[in-house]
Amino acid sequence: MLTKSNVQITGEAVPGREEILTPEALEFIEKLHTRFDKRRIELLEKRQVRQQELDSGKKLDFLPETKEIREGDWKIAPLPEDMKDRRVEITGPTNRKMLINALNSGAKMFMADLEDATAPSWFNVIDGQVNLRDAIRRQIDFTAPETGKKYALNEETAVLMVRPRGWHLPEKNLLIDGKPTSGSLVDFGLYFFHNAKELIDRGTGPYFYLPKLESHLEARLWNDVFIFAQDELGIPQGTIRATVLIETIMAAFEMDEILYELRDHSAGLNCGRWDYIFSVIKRMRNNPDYIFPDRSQVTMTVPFMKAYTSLCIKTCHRRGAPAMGGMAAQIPVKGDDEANTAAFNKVAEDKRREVTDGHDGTWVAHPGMVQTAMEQFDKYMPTPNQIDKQRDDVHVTAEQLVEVPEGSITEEGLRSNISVGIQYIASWLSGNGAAPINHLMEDAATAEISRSQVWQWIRHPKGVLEDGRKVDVSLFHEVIEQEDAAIKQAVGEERYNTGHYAEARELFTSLTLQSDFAEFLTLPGYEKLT
Ligand SMILES: CC(=O)SCCNC(=O)CCNC(=O)[C@H](O)C(C)(C)COP(=O)(O)OP(=O)(O)OC[C@H]1O[C@@H](n2cnc3c(N)ncnc32)[C@H](O)[C@@H]1OP(=O)(O)O
Ligand SMILES: O=CC(=O)O
Ligand SMILES: [Mg+2]
Repeated sequence: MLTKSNVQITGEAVPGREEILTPEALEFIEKLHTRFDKRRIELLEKRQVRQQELDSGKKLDFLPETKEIREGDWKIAPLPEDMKDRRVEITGPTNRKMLINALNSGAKMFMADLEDATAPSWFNVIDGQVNLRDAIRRQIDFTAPETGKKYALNEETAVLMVRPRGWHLPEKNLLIDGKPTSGSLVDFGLYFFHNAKELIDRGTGPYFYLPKLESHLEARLWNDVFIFAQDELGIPQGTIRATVLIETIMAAFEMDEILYELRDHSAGLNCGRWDYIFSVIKRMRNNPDYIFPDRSQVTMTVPFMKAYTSLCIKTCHRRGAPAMGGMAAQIPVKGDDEANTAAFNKVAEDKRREVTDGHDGTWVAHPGMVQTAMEQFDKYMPTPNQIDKQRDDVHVTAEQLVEVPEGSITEEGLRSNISVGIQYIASWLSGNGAAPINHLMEDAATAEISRSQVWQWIRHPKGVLEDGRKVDVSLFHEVIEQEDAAIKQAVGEERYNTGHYAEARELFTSLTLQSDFAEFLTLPGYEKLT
């Protein structure tokens, strides 16, 4: 499909493509691309410059050049009415069934996720836009082919927000001047172009979550995109509202600055804990003082995680912004009452901690967890939010943000990282960006932790199991062989052969053994995704 001489759609003819990729929508994407893609690429290059500085021993610190912003007295623009009470936000991919279920879940908000929970196959990219468009117009229903179960929207539904892909992800199926476009600009642009006016007419707005930012300059780029997009469609400035995920260690040092850049469009910050852990491992990977214990030991109460969430709450409240909590990975466990109760208790405890620390709302991964999270927030937060609660008692230093957590590396931790990594990548390559594995939600962020830990343990002198064995390439080969065999036995030969498991093992192996750490597993993964 060739629409204009310099805009080329190379992706297949998936249902809805013509309705979403209209000439007008493509023209809008082209304008975004022409104005902003060069800056996006330059900012991605800056990430690598900062990595080199860290590798050569530079210590992370708050930026001297933005001291005035940190010390200044300013606030973000007042929140729209339907963003004041965000006590429970459900997240999930944008397939038709789950989108309806999420909107009906009883959560206050729904973050439709085109990032961590979505494998950006061309089908998913277009299908997500079709489903979002239909949901906003309340013209969405679905009948499950396997069960015949019918799905339609309730009278009252959650307020919709959309998380476009991060700045790092390209869109290879939509080329401009022969080059891939930006996944962020495609996701944002199509959603905004088709729905912004409709959302406003329906009393809400174009609301976004912005993932994986590493600096306030990246926030500035988003803000400039928003200003341009609003002008183009003749929509008042400040209509777009966006919550930035503080889910990289670099961004943790620029919370004030990020809010400041987006102050007319900001809807606060969110503690995206899983990518945050991944980012710390990634950026500090070549620091000899830095090594993490098993993934399961890096909890929200270890000092560096506590420092990060406390700083986020303090910063947001000082700026009149919501400080959103994050995702507990537990989901309901079917057929095991004891494990199920334990999962619910863990989620309740996580939400109790968040609300009593001062968060204004939280995330859940599953409709079954909405009530549990709601109970904790209702109990400890009788007001719509607690932005007025200032945390002047909190003083977080640069050292505290990067304090190495204590703990051990175990064979079980190594096995679990490898097994979960393969299973998740297989799911992702099959088009499912979120998967239940061992009764936990796994998505791109959690899988990144698994593979980055194995990479680091092999290379770091302290990558030693608690029984004294060094994690090395030979142990890795031994364990992956066994874990792969166990997966094959569990899923059966046929599913193994059709479910992209061999490819996933291959990708996990190359990500682990290549000396150059891949910035994101989804980048080489995307080359394999159809
Ligand atoms: C680190 C981060 O970025 S977190 C945010 C990104 N990650 C996510 O958003 C993950 C969201 N969660 C999910 O995708 C799912 O809960 C999974 C994949 C983990 C588990 O899904 P399933 O295996 O389908 O769970 P389960 O079988 O218990 O689901 C029961 C019902 O709830 C629905 N459901 C489960 N999770 C969700 C969700 N997040 N949104 C909407 N519906 C959901 C299922 O579709 C199913 O519906 P049905 O009964 O009508 O068929
Ligand atoms: O996006 C959320 C995270 O935890 O990562
Ligand atoms: Mg994330």
